[in-house]
Amino acid sequence: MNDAALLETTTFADSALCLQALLNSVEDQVVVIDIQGTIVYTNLAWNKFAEENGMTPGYNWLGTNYLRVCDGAAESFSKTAAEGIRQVMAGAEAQFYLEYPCHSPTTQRWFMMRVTEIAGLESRYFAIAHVNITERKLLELKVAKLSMHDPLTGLANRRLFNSFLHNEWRRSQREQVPLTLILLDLDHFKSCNDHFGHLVGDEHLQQVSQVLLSVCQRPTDLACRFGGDEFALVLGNTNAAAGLGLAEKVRSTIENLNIKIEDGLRLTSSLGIATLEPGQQMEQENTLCSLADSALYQAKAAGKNCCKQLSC
Ligand SMILES: Nc1nc2c(ncn2[C@@H]2O[C@H](COP(=O)(O)OP(=O)(O)OP(=O)(O)O)[C@@H](O)[C@H]2O)c(=O)[nH]1
Repeated sequence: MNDAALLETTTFADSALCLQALLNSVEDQVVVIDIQGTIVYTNLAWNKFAEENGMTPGYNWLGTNYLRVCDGAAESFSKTAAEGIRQVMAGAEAQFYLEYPCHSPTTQRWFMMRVTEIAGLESRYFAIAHVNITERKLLELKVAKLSMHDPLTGLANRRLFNSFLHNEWRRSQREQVPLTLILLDLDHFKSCNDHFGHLVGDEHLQQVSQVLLSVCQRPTDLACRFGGDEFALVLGNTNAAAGLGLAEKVRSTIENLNIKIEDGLRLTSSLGIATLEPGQQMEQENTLCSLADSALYQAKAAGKNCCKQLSC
């Protein structure tokens, strides 16, 4: 670095005005607090954000206790934020990061809060920066959704099925409510593909998916496609009688779609149903899968286009 550049750098860094302008030019909302949690500085982005979210224009934040605001806030992440700041103050952590939602009535927003002590000062001060991470978060949500769903039908895939079934199985044990699993396999689907081609086959898979979705009315229900012409329905808080009723409804609705697959044959389905009733013990949810699978096997062996049920 030559002398002129060095001089300019030194002048800039030494000028409080320049540093103030710098902090006001960053998009992150920056606030500085002392060891008691009292706000001693806020940058322009902080003040603007506060105004945009209902604070009186020109509100003076200096003197407000940041920790007390976090302690008193209703959201659980505010309490986590306060704990994190105290950890940094106590020297237990050099830095603290927290990602949190901050949705407005019209938009989804997420922020990351970063807390660190400002080094090299005589008294102890802490910088808290809030960075808008909405774009990354939305992308993460999109990727997570893609990784959990079947691209052709939009139904849950095997991965989501596994975790959903596990959670519902645990809930059924904890709350002593029934849990029903239905496995569905289309009949003669290969011949449908062979006669009309894969694209037409794909459309029929989508139609079947809509039928499955139509019986999933509650948050404890999930419709899944395992792959090929195999589907599953997880029905939380559903006993054996209701499970059989829904399976029969799915079977008849698919039959009534009246999808021709070759001369004289229309698309039908075989379904296997298994229910875990309150009071029944089951070591793991896989047992329910094996039972439903055996029931499905029985439905195929009985001539297809029917529902078979097995109990634990
Ligand atoms: N169109 C389409 N076909 C698929 C897809 N995935 C798998 N398949 C086809 O689905 C068919 C499933 O055939 P099988 O498992 O023999 O079942 P099936 O002909 O219904 O026989 P049964 O169950 O015994 O009645 C195969 O021809 C696969 O190629 C897909 O994403 N789209």
